[in-house]
Amino acid sequence: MTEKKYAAVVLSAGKGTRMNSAVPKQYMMLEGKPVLYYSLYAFEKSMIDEIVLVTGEEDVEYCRKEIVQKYGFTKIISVTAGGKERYHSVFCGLTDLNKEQNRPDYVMIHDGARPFINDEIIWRCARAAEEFRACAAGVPAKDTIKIADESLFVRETPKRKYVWQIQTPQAFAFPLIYQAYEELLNREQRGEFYSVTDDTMVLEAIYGHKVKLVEGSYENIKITTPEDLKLAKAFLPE
Ligand SMILES: Nc1ccn([C@@H]2O[C@H](COP(=O)(O)OP(=O)(O)OP(=O)(O)O)[C@@H](O)[C@H]2O)c(=O)n1
Ligand SMILES: C[C@](O)(CO)[C@H](O)COP(=O)(O)O
Repeated sequence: MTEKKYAAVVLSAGKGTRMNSAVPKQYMMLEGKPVLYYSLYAFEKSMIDEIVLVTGEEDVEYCRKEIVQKYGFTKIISVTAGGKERYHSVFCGLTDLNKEQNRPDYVMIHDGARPFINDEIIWRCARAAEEFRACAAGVPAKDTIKIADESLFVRETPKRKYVWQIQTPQAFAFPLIYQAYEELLNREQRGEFYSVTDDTMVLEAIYGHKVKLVEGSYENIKITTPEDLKLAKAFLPE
């Protein structure tokens, strides 16, 4: 691989509605450390050069003091406020990276609510980003997946070998994903509606760009509902 500059955008501006807790799930404690700590630590000790942390406006100071300073993260170049939806927060992070002094060659976008990324996944994403310019970590579905219609009748049963559950990181050539997000938000301002639930679909929708899938891990779960915290405890190293 060539000597390229890599950045990570770590998302932590969600409200955690499905977790139904007073504290947003990314700040809940997992073995004495906030959930968010674990993915930041994985990037801090990885080949990534710089990290932008995107958080709720009301949590920027908390993150600077209680996360960046307290745990001594040196690669976090900014803690920035996110937006209403996940894709708004992503664009806030990408905008920070688009400043001349920060601009990377490649960027990995990651949910701060996924504490179990590891170095192998980060490397696989980096290699695929350099080769294919856009990739997402994921795992082959273990269950049969059905596509339903509005009335919950089965419309389609896709062949399981082609069905993957998508995770983060999702990694991209920086200018490609920045421009795609910029165009998406321009279109939103013009009143066009897109339902955006991951980053690769922005490229698919705007440019029809091909996206490579790379192996994530079955432990790379997103902490979304209370039972995920039980799973997370089981996945922590002894
Ligand atoms: N406006 C938002 C919404 C989500 N996220 C982040 O995107 C990741 C994945 O989102 P999700 O699990 O949906 O988190 P929440 O939006 O917080 O959860 P919920 O949908 O249950 O409210 C999380 O790390 C979350 O903090 C974000 O940065 N900005
Ligand atoms: C990006 C993602 O983590 C891939 O699985 C997921 O789609 C985020 O979705 P959410 O609606 O924000 O939970």
